[in-house]
Amino acid sequence: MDLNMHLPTLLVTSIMINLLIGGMLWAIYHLRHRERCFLLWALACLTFVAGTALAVVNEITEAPGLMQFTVHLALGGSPLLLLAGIHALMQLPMAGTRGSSRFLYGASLLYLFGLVVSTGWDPVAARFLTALFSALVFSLAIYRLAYIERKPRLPLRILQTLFGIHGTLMMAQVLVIAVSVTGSAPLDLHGLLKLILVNHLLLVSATAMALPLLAFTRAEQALVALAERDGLTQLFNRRAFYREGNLAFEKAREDRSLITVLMIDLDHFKQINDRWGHATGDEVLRIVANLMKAELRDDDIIGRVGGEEFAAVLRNNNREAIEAVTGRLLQRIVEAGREVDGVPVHLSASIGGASLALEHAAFSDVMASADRALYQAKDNGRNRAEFVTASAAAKY
Ligand SMILES: Nc1nc2c(ncn2[C@@H]2O[C@H](COP(=O)(O)OP(=O)(O)OP(=O)(O)O)[C@@H](O)[C@H]2O)c(=O)[nH]1
Repeated sequence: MDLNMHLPTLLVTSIMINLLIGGMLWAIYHLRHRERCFLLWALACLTFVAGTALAVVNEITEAPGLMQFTVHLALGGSPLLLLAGIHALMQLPMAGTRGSSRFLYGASLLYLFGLVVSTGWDPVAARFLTALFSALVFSLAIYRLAYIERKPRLPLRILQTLFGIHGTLMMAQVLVIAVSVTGSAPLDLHGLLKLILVNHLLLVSATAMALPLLAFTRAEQALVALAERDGLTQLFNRRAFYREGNLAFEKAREDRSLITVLMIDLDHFKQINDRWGHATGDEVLRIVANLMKAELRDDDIIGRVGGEEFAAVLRNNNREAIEAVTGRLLQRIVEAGREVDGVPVHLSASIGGASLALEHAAFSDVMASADRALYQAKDNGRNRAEFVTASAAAKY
Protein backbone atom coordinates (compact mmCIF):
# COMPACT_ATOMS: atom_id res chain seq x y z
CA MET A 1 0.00 0.00 0.00
CA ASP A 2 2.98 2.25 -0.56
CA LEU A 3 1.82 5.53 -2.03
CA ASN A 4 5.40 6.45 -2.80
CA MET A 5 5.17 9.59 -0.76
CA HIS A 6 7.47 10.94 1.87
CA LEU A 7 5.68 10.37 5.16
CA PRO A 8 7.19 13.32 7.10
CA THR A 9 6.27 15.66 4.19
CA LEU A 10 2.72 14.34 4.25
CA LEU A 11 2.48 14.78 8.01
CA VAL A 12 3.80 18.34 7.90
CA THR A 13 1.46 19.23 4.99
CA SER A 14 -1.49 17.77 6.88
CA ILE A 15 -0.59 19.72 10.01
CA MET A 16 -0.14 22.97 8.04
CA ILE A 17 -3.44 22.62 6.14
CA ASN A 18 -5.38 21.76 9.28
CA LEU A 19 -3.79 24.70 11.08
CA LEU A 20 -4.70 27.04 8.21
CA ILE A 21 -8.29 25.81 8.03
CA GLY A 22 -8.63 25.79 11.81
CA GLY A 23 -7.36 29.39 11.84
CA MET A 24 -9.81 30.39 9.12
CA LEU A 25 -12.73 28.82 11.06
CA TRP A 26 -11.51 30.55 14.22
CA ALA A 27 -11.49 33.89 12.39
CA ILE A 28 -15.02 33.26 11.04
CA TYR A 29 -16.10 32.47 14.60
CA HIS A 30 -14.98 35.92 15.71
CA LEU A 31 -16.35 37.68 12.62
CA ARG A 32 -19.74 36.03 12.97
CA HIS A 33 -20.44 37.18 16.50
CA ARG A 34 -19.06 34.04 18.11
CA GLU A 35 -21.33 31.55 16.34
CA ARG A 36 -20.43 28.42 18.31
CA CYS A 37 -20.41 25.96 15.39
CA PHE A 38 -17.33 27.67 13.91
CA LEU A 39 -15.48 27.47 17.22
CA LEU A 40 -16.23 23.73 17.45
CA TRP A 41 -15.13 23.14 13.83
CA ALA A 42 -11.92 25.13 14.45
CA LEU A 43 -11.30 23.00 17.54
CA ALA A 44 -11.92 19.84 15.46
CA CYS A 45 -9.08 20.92 13.13
CA LEU A 46 -6.77 21.91 15.97
CA THR A 47 -7.47 18.68 17.86
CA PHE A 48 -6.56 16.74 14.73
CA VAL A 49 -3.33 18.77 14.47
CA ALA A 50 -2.51 17.99 18.09
CA GLY A 51 -3.26 14.28 17.49
CA THR A 52 -1.07 14.14 14.36
CA ALA A 53 1.83 16.05 15.98
CA LEU A 54 1.74 13.79 19.02
CA ALA A 55 1.61 10.73 16.74
CA VAL A 56 4.85 11.94 15.11
CA VAL A 57 6.53 12.37 18.50
CA ASN A 58 5.14 8.97 19.40
CA GLU A 59 6.79 7.40 16.36
CA ILE A 60 10.16 9.01 16.98
CA THR A 61 10.41 8.39 20.71
CA GLU A 62 9.37 5.30 22.57
CA ALA A 63 6.43 7.18 24.04
CA PRO A 64 4.64 5.91 27.15
CA GLY A 65 1.10 4.51 27.00
CA LEU A 66 -0.39 7.79 28.21
CA MET A 67 0.99 9.53 25.11
CA GLN A 68 -0.56 6.91 22.80
CA PHE A 69 -3.84 7.27 24.66
CA THR A 70 -3.75 11.06 24.12
CA VAL A 71 -3.03 10.62 20.39
CA HIS A 72 -6.08 8.43 19.91
CA LEU A 73 -8.23 10.61 22.13
CA ALA A 74 -7.37 13.59 19.90
CA LEU A 75 -7.87 11.71 16.61
CA GLY A 76 -11.22 10.23 17.79
CA GLY A 77 -12.29 13.50 19.42
CA SER A 78 -11.82 15.50 16.21
CA PRO A 79 -14.85 14.06 14.33
CA LEU A 80 -16.82 14.27 17.57
CA LEU A 81 -16.16 18.04 17.68
CA LEU A 82 -17.22 18.26 14.03
CA LEU A 83 -20.51 16.57 14.94
CA ALA A 84 -20.91 18.89 17.96
CA GLY A 85 -20.51 21.83 15.53
CA ILE A 86 -23.34 20.48 13.37
CA HIS A 87 -25.50 20.19 16.50
CA ALA A 88 -24.66 23.78 17.42
CA LEU A 89 -25.57 24.93 13.89
CA MET A 90 -28.90 23.13 14.10
CA GLN A 91 -29.35 24.40 17.68
CA LEU A 92 -29.77 20.83 18.87
CA PRO A 93 -28.37 19.80 22.24
CA MET A 94 -25.70 17.08 22.01
CA ALA A 95 -27.87 15.22 24.53
CA GLY A 96 -31.03 15.20 22.47
CA THR A 97 -33.97 13.00 23.30
CA ARG A 98 -33.44 10.91 20.19
CA GLY A 99 -32.09 7.40 20.52
CA SER A 100 -29.11 8.34 18.37
CA SER A 101 -27.77 10.68 21.08
CA ARG A 102 -27.94 7.93 23.70
CA PHE A 103 -26.22 5.67 21.18
CA LEU A 104 -23.46 8.27 20.69
CA TYR A 105 -22.90 8.60 24.44
CA GLY A 106 -22.81 4.83 24.83
CA ALA A 107 -20.35 4.47 21.92
CA SER A 108 -18.11 7.27 23.28
CA LEU A 109 -17.94 5.61 26.71
CA LEU A 110 -17.18 2.22 25.16
CA TYR A 111 -14.50 3.83 22.97
CA LEU A 112 -12.89 5.50 26.00
CA PHE A 113 -12.98 2.27 27.94
CA GLY A 114 -11.48 0.37 24.97
CA LEU A 115 -8.69 2.95 24.64
CA VAL A 116 -7.84 2.79 28.34
CA VAL A 117 -7.64 -0.99 28.13
CA SER A 118 -5.80 -1.31 24.81
CA THR A 119 -3.28 1.57 24.67
CA GLY A 120 0.11 0.88 26.11
CA TRP A 121 0.05 -2.83 25.27
CA ASP A 122 -1.81 -3.05 21.94
CA PRO A 123 -1.46 0.01 19.65
CA VAL A 124 -3.13 -1.83 16.73
CA ALA A 125 -6.28 -2.39 18.80
CA ALA A 126 -6.31 1.32 19.70
CA ARG A 127 -5.98 2.22 15.99
CA PHE A 128 -8.83 -0.16 15.19
CA LEU A 129 -11.07 1.40 17.85
CA THR A 130 -10.31 4.98 16.72
CA ALA A 131 -11.11 4.16 13.08
CA LEU A 132 -14.34 2.37 14.05
CA PHE A 133 -15.42 5.21 16.33
CA SER A 134 -14.65 7.85 13.65
CA ALA A 135 -16.67 5.88 11.05
CA LEU A 136 -19.59 5.79 13.48
CA VAL A 137 -19.40 9.55 14.16
CA PHE A 138 -19.34 10.34 10.41
CA SER A 139 -22.41 8.14 9.88
CA LEU A 140 -24.20 9.99 12.69
CA ALA A 141 -23.23 13.32 11.10
CA ILE A 142 -24.87 12.22 7.81
CA TYR A 143 -27.99 11.19 9.73
CA ARG A 144 -28.12 14.48 11.67
CA LEU A 145 -27.76 16.57 8.51
CA ALA A 146 -30.79 14.83 7.03
CA TYR A 147 -32.89 16.41 9.81
CA ILE A 148 -31.70 19.98 9.30
CA GLU A 149 -34.59 22.40 8.86
CA ARG A 150 -34.70 24.94 5.98
CA LYS A 151 -32.66 22.49 3.89
CA PRO A 152 -29.92 24.24 1.90
CA ARG A 153 -29.67 21.42 -0.67
CA LEU A 154 -26.29 21.84 -2.35
CA PRO A 155 -24.02 22.29 0.71
CA LEU A 156 -25.98 19.56 2.46
CA ARG A 157 -25.43 17.04 -0.34
CA ILE A 158 -21.73 17.96 -0.58
CA LEU A 159 -21.21 17.49 3.15
CA GLN A 160 -23.13 14.23 3.30
CA THR A 161 -21.05 12.87 0.41
CA LEU A 162 -17.78 13.95 2.08
CA PHE A 163 -18.78 12.42 5.41
CA GLY A 164 -19.82 9.29 3.52
CA ILE A 165 -16.36 8.99 1.91
CA HIS A 166 -14.67 9.79 5.22
CA GLY A 167 -16.72 7.13 7.06
CA THR A 168 -16.08 4.55 4.31
CA LEU A 169 -12.33 5.16 4.50
CA MET A 170 -12.40 4.69 8.25
CA MET A 171 -14.31 1.43 7.80
CA ALA A 172 -11.76 0.34 5.18
CA GLN A 173 -9.06 0.97 7.77
CA VAL A 174 -11.01 -1.12 10.29
CA LEU A 175 -11.18 -3.98 7.76
CA VAL A 176 -7.47 -3.77 6.85
CA ILE A 177 -6.54 -3.96 10.54
CA ALA A 178 -8.97 -6.85 11.12
CA VAL A 179 -7.54 -8.78 8.16
CA SER A 180 -3.95 -8.23 9.32
CA VAL A 181 -4.78 -9.27 12.89
CA THR A 182 -6.42 -12.51 11.73
CA GLY A 183 -3.10 -13.21 9.98
CA SER A 184 -4.44 -13.24 6.41
CA ALA A 185 -2.10 -10.41 5.38
CA PRO A 186 0.71 -8.47 7.09
CA LEU A 187 -0.24 -4.93 8.13
CA ASP A 188 1.73 -2.17 6.44
CA LEU A 189 1.09 0.52 9.04
CA HIS A 190 3.15 3.17 7.28
CA GLY A 191 1.36 2.61 3.98
CA LEU A 192 -1.97 2.73 5.79
CA LEU A 193 -1.04 5.93 7.57
CA LYS A 194 -0.03 7.54 4.27
CA LEU A 195 -3.29 6.55 2.63
CA ILE A 196 -5.27 7.97 5.52
CA LEU A 197 -3.28 11.17 5.56
CA VAL A 198 -3.65 11.77 1.80
CA ASN A 199 -7.40 11.20 1.96
CA HIS A 200 -7.71 13.21 5.10
CA LEU A 201 -5.94 16.13 3.46
CA LEU A 202 -8.36 16.14 0.54
CA LEU A 203 -11.44 15.54 2.67
CA VAL A 204 -10.65 18.03 5.40
CA SER A 205 -10.03 20.77 2.84
CA ALA A 206 -13.31 20.07 1.03
CA THR A 207 -15.24 19.73 4.30
CA ALA A 208 -13.79 22.96 5.64
CA MET A 209 -15.12 24.76 2.58
CA ALA A 210 -18.54 23.08 2.66
CA LEU A 211 -19.21 23.69 6.38
CA PRO A 212 -19.16 27.52 6.19
CA LEU A 213 -21.16 27.26 2.94
CA LEU A 214 -23.85 25.35 4.84
CA ALA A 215 -23.83 27.83 7.73
CA PHE A 216 -23.92 30.88 5.42
CA THR A 217 -26.70 29.47 3.22
CA ARG A 218 -28.79 28.77 6.31
CA ALA A 219 -28.15 32.24 7.70
CA GLU A 220 -29.18 33.77 4.37
CA GLN A 221 -32.34 31.68 4.28
CA ALA A 222 -33.18 32.91 7.80
CA LEU A 223 -32.61 36.54 6.73
CA VAL A 224 -34.79 36.14 3.65
CA ALA A 225 -37.54 34.61 5.81
CA LEU A 226 -37.19 37.54 8.22
CA ALA A 227 -37.45 40.06 5.38
CA GLU A 228 -40.34 38.34 3.59
CA ARG A 229 -42.46 36.81 6.32
CA ASP A 230 -44.81 38.42 8.77
CA GLY A 231 -43.40 37.64 12.22
CA LEU A 232 -46.78 36.90 13.81
CA THR A 233 -48.37 34.59 11.23
CA GLN A 234 -45.38 33.53 9.11
CA LEU A 235 -47.41 34.42 6.01
CA PHE A 236 -45.85 36.61 3.28
CA ASN A 237 -45.63 40.23 4.42
CA ARG A 238 -47.19 42.94 2.27
CA ARG A 239 -44.09 43.58 0.17
CA ALA A 240 -43.39 39.90 -0.56
CA PHE A 241 -47.09 39.26 -1.26
CA TYR A 242 -47.18 42.03 -3.88
CA ARG A 243 -43.95 40.76 -5.45
CA GLU A 244 -45.32 37.19 -5.67
CA GLY A 245 -48.70 38.50 -6.83
CA ASN A 246 -47.05 40.52 -9.59
CA LEU A 247 -45.15 37.44 -10.77
CA ALA A 248 -48.36 35.35 -10.77
CA PHE A 249 -50.13 38.14 -12.67
CA GLU A 250 -47.41 38.29 -15.35
CA LYS A 251 -47.38 34.52 -15.69
CA ALA A 252 -51.17 34.34 -16.00
CA ARG A 253 -51.00 36.99 -18.73
CA GLU A 254 -48.32 35.01 -20.58
CA ASP A 255 -50.05 31.64 -20.24
CA ARG A 256 -53.50 33.14 -20.86
CA SER A 257 -54.51 31.45 -17.60
CA LEU A 258 -56.51 33.09 -14.84
CA ILE A 259 -55.97 34.01 -11.23
CA THR A 260 -58.32 35.18 -8.50
CA VAL A 261 -57.45 37.58 -5.71
CA LEU A 262 -59.19 37.38 -2.33
CA MET A 263 -59.05 40.13 0.30
CA ILE A 264 -60.03 38.90 3.75
CA ASP A 265 -60.70 41.37 6.55
CA LEU A 266 -61.71 40.42 10.09
CA ASP A 267 -64.94 42.03 11.27
CA HIS A 268 -64.87 44.43 14.24
CA PHE A 269 -61.40 43.20 15.17
CA LYS A 270 -60.82 46.35 17.21
CA GLN A 271 -63.54 45.20 19.61
CA ILE A 272 -61.77 41.85 20.11
CA ASN A 273 -58.55 43.68 20.99
CA ASP A 274 -60.39 46.14 23.26
CA ARG A 275 -62.42 43.50 25.05
CA TRP A 276 -60.01 40.54 25.30
CA GLY A 277 -56.62 42.18 24.99
CA HIS A 278 -53.90 42.37 22.35
CA ALA A 279 -52.50 38.88 23.11
CA THR A 280 -55.86 37.30 22.30
CA GLY A 281 -56.09 39.50 19.20
CA ASP A 282 -52.68 38.18 18.09
CA GLU A 283 -53.80 34.61 18.70
CA VAL A 284 -56.90 35.26 16.55
CA LEU A 285 -54.64 36.50 13.72
CA ARG A 286 -52.50 33.38 13.98
CA ILE A 287 -55.59 31.13 13.94
CA VAL A 288 -57.01 32.84 10.85
CA ALA A 289 -53.63 32.55 9.08
CA ASN A 290 -53.55 28.82 9.84
CA LEU A 291 -57.12 28.39 8.63
CA MET A 292 -56.18 30.08 5.35
CA LYS A 293 -53.16 27.82 4.95
CA ALA A 294 -55.37 24.80 5.62
CA GLU A 295 -58.20 25.80 3.28
CA LEU A 296 -56.17 27.11 0.34
CA ARG A 297 -53.86 25.12 -1.88
CA ASP A 298 -50.12 24.84 -1.33
CA ASP A 299 -49.34 26.79 -4.51
CA ASP A 300 -51.72 29.65 -3.65
CA ILE A 301 -50.03 32.84 -2.45
CA ILE A 302 -51.15 33.97 1.01
CA GLY A 303 -50.10 37.16 2.77
CA ARG A 304 -50.91 39.44 5.68
CA VAL A 305 -51.25 42.77 3.93
CA GLY A 306 -52.47 44.90 6.85
CA GLY A 307 -53.14 44.68 10.60
CA GLU A 308 -56.24 42.45 10.38
CA GLU A 309 -56.27 42.17 6.62
CA PHE A 310 -55.16 39.12 4.67
CA ALA A 311 -54.98 38.49 0.93
CA ALA A 312 -54.56 35.47 -1.31
CA VAL A 313 -53.87 34.81 -4.96
CA LEU A 314 -55.54 31.62 -6.17
CA ARG A 315 -54.43 30.04 -9.41
CA ASN A 316 -57.97 29.15 -10.17
CA ASN A 317 -60.81 30.99 -11.77
CA ASN A 318 -63.62 28.54 -11.31
CA ARG A 319 -66.24 30.64 -9.57
CA GLU A 320 -68.04 27.65 -8.04
CA ALA A 321 -64.84 26.22 -6.55
CA ILE A 322 -63.80 29.62 -5.21
CA GLU A 323 -67.20 30.30 -3.66
CA ALA A 324 -67.00 26.87 -2.00
CA VAL A 325 -63.55 27.68 -0.57
CA THR A 326 -64.52 31.13 0.69
CA GLY A 327 -67.76 29.76 2.17
CA ARG A 328 -65.82 27.10 4.06
CA LEU A 329 -63.23 29.61 5.22
CA LEU A 330 -65.90 32.00 6.56
CA GLN A 331 -67.58 29.13 8.39
CA ARG A 332 -64.35 27.88 9.94
CA ILE A 333 -63.43 31.39 11.09
CA VAL A 334 -66.79 31.68 12.90
CA GLU A 335 -66.29 28.22 14.46
CA ALA A 336 -62.73 29.06 15.59
CA GLY A 337 -63.99 32.30 17.21
CA ARG A 338 -66.25 30.37 19.61
CA GLU A 339 -63.23 29.89 21.85
CA VAL A 340 -59.82 31.50 21.65
CA ASP A 341 -57.57 31.48 24.74
CA GLY A 342 -60.60 30.15 26.66
CA VAL A 343 -62.87 33.10 25.77
CA PRO A 344 -65.66 33.47 23.15
CA VAL A 345 -64.34 36.18 20.82
CA HIS A 346 -67.25 36.03 18.33
CA LEU A 347 -65.16 36.15 15.22
CA SER A 348 -66.20 36.64 11.61
CA ALA A 349 -64.61 37.91 8.41
CA SER A 350 -65.59 39.60 5.17
CA ILE A 351 -64.12 38.56 1.84
CA GLY A 352 -63.84 40.41 -1.43
CA GLY A 353 -62.82 38.51 -4.56
CA ALA A 354 -61.82 39.54 -8.07
CA SER A 355 -60.66 37.44 -10.99
CA LEU A 356 -58.16 38.61 -13.55
CA ALA A 357 -59.96 40.40 -16.36
CA LEU A 358 -58.97 42.24 -19.53
CA GLU A 359 -59.50 45.51 -17.72
CA HIS A 360 -56.67 44.76 -15.31
CA ALA A 361 -53.42 46.24 -16.57
CA ALA A 362 -51.46 45.37 -13.42
CA PHE A 363 -51.70 43.20 -10.34
CA SER A 364 -52.57 46.23 -8.23
CA ASP A 365 -55.71 46.67 -10.41
CA VAL A 366 -56.92 43.17 -9.47
CA MET A 367 -56.16 43.97 -5.81
CA ALA A 368 -58.15 47.22 -6.13
CA SER A 369 -61.13 45.31 -7.59
CA ALA A 370 -60.96 42.74 -4.75
CA ASP A 371 -60.76 45.61 -2.24
CA ARG A 372 -63.93 47.17 -3.66
CA ALA A 373 -65.68 43.80 -3.41
CA LEU A 374 -64.53 43.63 0.21
CA TYR A 375 -66.15 46.99 0.98
CA GLN A 376 -69.31 45.68 -0.64
CA ALA A 377 -69.19 42.62 1.67
CA LYS A 378 -68.76 44.94 4.70
CA ASP A 379 -71.65 47.16 3.49
CA ASN A 380 -73.86 44.14 2.93
CA GLY A 381 -73.62 43.08 6.57
CA ARG A 382 -70.18 41.37 7.00
CA ASN A 383 -69.47 37.63 7.52
CA ARG A 384 -69.91 37.15 3.78
CA ALA A 385 -68.04 37.09 0.48
CA GLU A 386 -68.69 39.30 -2.54
CA PHE A 387 -67.11 38.95 -5.97
CA VAL A 388 -66.47 41.37 -8.78
CA THR A 389 -67.17 39.87 -12.17
CA ALA A 390 -65.02 40.76 -15.16
CA SER A 391 -67.68 42.96 -16.66
CA ALA A 392 -68.35 44.64 -13.31
CA ALA A 393 -64.64 45.23 -12.91
CA ALA A 394 -64.76 47.16 -16.13
CA LYS A 395 -67.17 49.62 -14.55
CA TYR A 396 -64.68 50.68 -11.87
N1 LIG B 1 -53.79 42.19 18.23
C1 LIG B 1 -53.40 42.83 17.12
N2 LIG B 1 -54.19 43.82 16.64
C2 LIG B 1 -53.83 44.48 15.53
C3 LIG B 1 -52.64 44.16 14.86
N3 LIG B 1 -52.55 44.97 13.78
C4 LIG B 1 -53.63 45.76 13.77
N4 LIG B 1 -54.43 45.48 14.83
C5 LIG B 1 -55.68 46.08 15.23
O1 LIG B 1 -56.68 45.83 14.24
C6 LIG B 1 -57.72 46.78 14.47
C7 LIG B 1 -58.31 47.17 13.14
O2 LIG B 1 -59.43 47.94 13.42
P1 LIG B 1 -60.35 48.62 12.31
O3 LIG B 1 -59.49 49.03 11.14
O4 LIG B 1 -61.15 49.67 12.97
O5 LIG B 1 -61.24 47.46 11.78
P2 LIG B 1 -62.29 46.52 12.50
O6 LIG B 1 -62.44 46.81 13.95
O7 LIG B 1 -61.90 45.11 12.17
O8 LIG B 1 -63.63 46.87 11.78
P3 LIG B 1 -64.13 46.42 10.35
O9 LIG B 1 -62.94 46.07 9.52
O10 LIG B 1 -64.89 47.60 9.79
O11 LIG B 1 -65.04 45.25 10.55
C8 LIG B 1 -57.11 47.93 15.23
O12 LIG B 1 -57.66 47.96 16.54
C9 LIG B 1 -55.62 47.58 15.31
O13 LIG B 1 -55.04 47.97 16.53
C10 LIG B 1 -51.81 43.12 15.41
O14 LIG B 1 -50.75 42.76 14.89
N5 LIG B 1 -52.25 42.50 16.53
